[in-house]
Amino acid sequence: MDTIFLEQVKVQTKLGVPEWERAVPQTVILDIEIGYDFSKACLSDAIEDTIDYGQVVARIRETLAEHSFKLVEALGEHVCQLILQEFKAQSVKLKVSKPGILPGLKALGIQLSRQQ
Ligand SMILES: Nc1nc2c(c(=O)[nH]1)N=C([C@H](O)[C@@H](O)CO)CN2
Repeated sequence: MDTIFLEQVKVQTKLGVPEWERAVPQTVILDIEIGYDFSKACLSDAIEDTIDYGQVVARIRETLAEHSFKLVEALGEHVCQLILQEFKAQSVKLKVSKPGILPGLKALGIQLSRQQ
């Protein structure tokens, strides 16, 4: 399948199990792989025939600024469903990293894989 990749996308959101952690936004990092057949766009050279990756990043930043999540898993599902439903992607692979949470670790997080 054709894919669009977005690496190390920094976003701000309220996230964490304890209430104090959700009091202020923190940075999470997303690595996203979007499955979509862009064979039409390869021939037409038209943005309408593919997924505009700039719009994807803007919508993710917008929705994560508006929402609050306890679990990184729930945040990840929310982002996957947004990409599948709003952008009609065929599939999404998503890695969500929370940097600097535990001592001795660079980052931790989850990976999800979802399809239509
Ligand atoms: N599987 C998970 N475990 C934990 C999460 C999570 O989102 N998924 N979150 C926390 C806390 O928010 C922690 O990161 C900071 O207090 C703990 N475990």
